[in-house]
Amino acid sequence: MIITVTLNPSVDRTVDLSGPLARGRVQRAHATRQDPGGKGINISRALAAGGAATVAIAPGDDTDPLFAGLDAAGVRYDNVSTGAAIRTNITVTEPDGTTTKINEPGPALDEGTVERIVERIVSRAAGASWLVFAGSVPPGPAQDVYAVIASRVRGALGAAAPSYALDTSGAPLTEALAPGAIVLPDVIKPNGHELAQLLGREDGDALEADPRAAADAARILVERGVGAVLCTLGGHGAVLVTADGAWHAVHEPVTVRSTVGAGDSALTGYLVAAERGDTPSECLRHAVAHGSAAAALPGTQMPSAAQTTPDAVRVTELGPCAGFPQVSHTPPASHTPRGTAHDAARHRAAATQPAVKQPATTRPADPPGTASAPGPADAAPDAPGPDRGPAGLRP
Ligand SMILES: O=P(O)(O)OC[C@@]1(O)O[C@H](CO)[C@@H](O)[C@@H]1O
Repeated sequence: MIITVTLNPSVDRTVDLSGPLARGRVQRAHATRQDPGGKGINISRALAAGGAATVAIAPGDDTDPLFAGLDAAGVRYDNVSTGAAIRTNITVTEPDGTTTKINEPGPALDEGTVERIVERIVSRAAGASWLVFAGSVPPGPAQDVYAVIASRVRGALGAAAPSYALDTSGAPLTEALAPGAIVLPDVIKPNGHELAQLLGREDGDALEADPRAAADAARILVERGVGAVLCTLGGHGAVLVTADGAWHAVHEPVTVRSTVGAGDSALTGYLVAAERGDTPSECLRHAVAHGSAAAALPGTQMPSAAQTTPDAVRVTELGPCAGFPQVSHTPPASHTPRGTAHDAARHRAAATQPAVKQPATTRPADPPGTASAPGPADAAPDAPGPDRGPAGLRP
């Protein structure tokens, strides 16, 4: 069972254009669609599509179209009722695969709602394999809310607490990895820009384009005690770094329809593979296969495992990096007994490291019009696997 928590869910409205976006003009949409959205919601949708056991925990008004969409798709959810309408996020897709996204801040979450979310997690999480926190934090809670909830769950469930995955950016990610964090994530899924931000660096573009450099940067976080870093690199695939090694994987070129949700799909592929006990390199293979399959679908659609092509993914071991201490030889994160010496070692490692620098709160935009990154920072860099070189850009 994989439990996802989305503090800021969304209804994703996608507008498909038959030509390039013309700013300042009236344009007719070629097609539109609406999907349940928000990163954790997407992960649960992808899991359910593949027949995996999942529950999506999310706040929102009971009658919101988001929950009707989940009912229609047969996705189990636990709606923490707020009476507030869920935000609508807009995606505009152009024939060349360029994806432009505008996300609303979302309705404020009060302390009482966060408390009810913690109670729901604790009541469901004992014995689950993974607890996934994904997406932005809406107005209201402090930026360390994920770190606080993770430690509350660990405090309540002890060794029965699930492994913990985190897919967010900016201050909530920085806070979750800060030296004082009681529980560090077993896996995080930044893109190259988010990884650079997290380390207080400005070389996000370079990391997105250079898997070796991304792996070296990710290693810094593994040295600080993060179990695994799955870093998606847009058209350059993805890298996975654990205490045992580093791997790069890339998918054969695919025709990109919408990169929205590709990163969520990639994390889903990783979690499913880790849950069944695959090796790290196989977990990465399935992550990239899932991400590429999502990028080939319009709107915020999540592929099932049957729609993915893991055989079209080339995985390369990147080899050890000079100066990287072999702190332990742990199995994949999901196999690690929880609340054990492994955790203690990770916490010690984290405590001896300097604070992770505070990143800017906004994600840097990609240079417009580049072949390998046709969309905005939120969408394009999240898409692992598909080669958006000339062959990957067919409409
Ligand atoms: O504003 P956030 O929470 O960072 O991201 C929300 C979002 O862009 O993420 C998903 C794709 O990953 C979409 O379904 C959704 O609209």
